[in-house]
Amino acid sequence: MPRGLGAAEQFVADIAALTQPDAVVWCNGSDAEHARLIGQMIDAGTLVPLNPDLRPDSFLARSDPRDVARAESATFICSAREEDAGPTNNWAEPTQMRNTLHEVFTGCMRGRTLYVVPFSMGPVGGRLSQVGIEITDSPYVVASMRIMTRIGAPAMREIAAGARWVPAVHSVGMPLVTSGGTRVQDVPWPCSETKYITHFPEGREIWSFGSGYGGNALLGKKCYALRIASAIARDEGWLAEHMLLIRLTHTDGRRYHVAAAFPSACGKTNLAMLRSVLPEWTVSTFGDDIVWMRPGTDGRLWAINPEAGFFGVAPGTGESTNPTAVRTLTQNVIFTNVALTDDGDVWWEGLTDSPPAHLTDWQGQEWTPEIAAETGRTAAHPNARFTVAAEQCPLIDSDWEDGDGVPVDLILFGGRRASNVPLAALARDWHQGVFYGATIASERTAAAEGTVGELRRDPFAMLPFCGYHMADYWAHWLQVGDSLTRPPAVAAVNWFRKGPDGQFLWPGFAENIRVLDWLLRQSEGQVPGRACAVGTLPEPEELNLDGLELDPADLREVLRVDAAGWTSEADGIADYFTSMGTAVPKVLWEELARLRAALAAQTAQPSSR
Ligand SMILES: Nc1nc2c(ncn2[C@@H]2O[C@H](COP(=O)(O)OP(=O)(O)OP(=O)(O)O)[C@@H](O)[C@H]2O)c(=O)[nH]1
Ligand SMILES: O=C([O-])CC(=O)C(=O)O
Ligand SMILES: [Mn+2]
Repeated sequence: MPRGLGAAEQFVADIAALTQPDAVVWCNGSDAEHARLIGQMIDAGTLVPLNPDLRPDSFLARSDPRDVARAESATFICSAREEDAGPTNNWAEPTQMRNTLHEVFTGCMRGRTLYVVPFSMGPVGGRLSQVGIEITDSPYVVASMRIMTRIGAPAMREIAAGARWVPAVHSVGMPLVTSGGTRVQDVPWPCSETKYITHFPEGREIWSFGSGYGGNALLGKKCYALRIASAIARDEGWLAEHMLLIRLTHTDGRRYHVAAAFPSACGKTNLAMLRSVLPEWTVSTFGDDIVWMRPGTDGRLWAINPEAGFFGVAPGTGESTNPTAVRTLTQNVIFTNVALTDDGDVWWEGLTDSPPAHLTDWQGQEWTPEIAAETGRTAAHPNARFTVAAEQCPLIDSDWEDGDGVPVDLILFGGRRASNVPLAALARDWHQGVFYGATIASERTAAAEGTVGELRRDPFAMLPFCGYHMADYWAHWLQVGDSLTRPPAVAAVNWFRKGPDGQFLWPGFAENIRVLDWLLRQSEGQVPGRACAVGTLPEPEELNLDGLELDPADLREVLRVDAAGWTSEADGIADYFTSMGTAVPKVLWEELARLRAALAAQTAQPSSR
């Protein structure tokens, strides 16, 4: 990894020589610089300013309809050895990939400006923080990085002071001057059919080509804070995770920190902004997508949110589901691929109970409920996003920027499962907890390309984000656990189980506090729970359901562990572990054997629920 200012200057000079931009601008992150970029993007049609009376300092970007989500098939881990990327990543031979990148990046910024964006992941100078430099030819990326990370002068000072930094190169891949010298007209959302989202874990380097979409282009996020950081974390004994982080404060003064890994579009932002319906609990937000955790000298696991903003899913975010997010989005927001109202505000499915009579949809076309009924077109893209500073969140915790982090008490793993997986199960110990993480499966969502609804394994919600061999990553989790004398409790949760009528059995959202409340009481031994094959489950009467009307039959169903269903689940896990090769830790095979034995015992006692 490079260090220092000299190396940074050399890096910028090298990339400028390769990509041949018209100009090079070092970003300092100032308000004036930001205003200039916004003005340019409005002129270019990239941003539509929203009505300042309704949504001050906020903008709408409409992407190219082919550039709306993470491009997993174009995402590569270029480790020196193929086996280090593992069976779940696309691997590319590093020298070959470097040649390809050299080819596509040559002259790719002609006619454009190259921006240099120094950034810090985590509070600048914090104990768990790290810095990087993103080079990009997209002002949308600069403006978004300014929200999502800490960019500019303070990060540059860290680099000048000698901090190691991660080099990250991004281009939308659409030069404005051809190699023959012909000028090309720019478009509001430049991108390319050719896409490469590449990571060099040994050199801690990122190269991204052809997309302007968040997860592909804001390189501090998934590329650095997860794929590259997971490789750094493996080597240094810590964890880089796809998790939210919250604090629960009880009226009696007790405080707990909960981190949770759910796959993309499975409820992290919602849980991160939960407004408690139980009067004894207050929830405050630390982060909604990424957590870095390090064993402390006290034998506990200490966590920070390395990001500075939220890049959240808009559809489904409304007053009844996530009122905190709605209040976070009142100003200074970049919206991407939502619909525009006739008075210059934004709308998406789920923001209000019924849609406005007339809208401009995410592709700039006329939209009415009638047109929607006829064509099935949604007003917003299902993966439409908002980009907003975390400090605007009304529930943000006053300690969220504490560089030392907070000690984690409980880790949750969950996915989107219509059947089988119960509402909550507490693991007996760290080993079973790692087994929960390693065996998460979830129905596909719109956050990446692919068929929505299809079930896929997404271990630790890290399938698209682990920078090395997934089974080695499981072994790393086991090893980190061994180094903790006070490890967090671990639980599996599922908010998405459905009844035979296809309706969710559990009301979810703010009501999920009831599950957290039980898990914390159970982990402290205040309630017995019901030991079962998959962990300790709540007895229905142990859940605090004050003020909630829930059909007792639905509650029983959402807590039901079906031995036959779980036996085939176990078969699926065995096939999955086998497909992961010989690196799967023995401990996880032992956990599977324990699960099978417990299921056999459960089947032998037909009276059990
Ligand atoms: N039924 C149900 N749906 C939920 C719940 N929590 C979230 N959702 C829905 O799940 C979708 C995604 O929620 P988010 O909180 O944005 O998911 P995320 O994990 O932050 O997604 P990424 O930002 O892509 O990583 C939205 O449509 C939500 O309305 C819940 O408890 N129950
Ligand atoms: O990374 C992104 O582009 C958006 C996101 O949070 C995810 O897909 O998990
Ligand atoms: Mn989110």
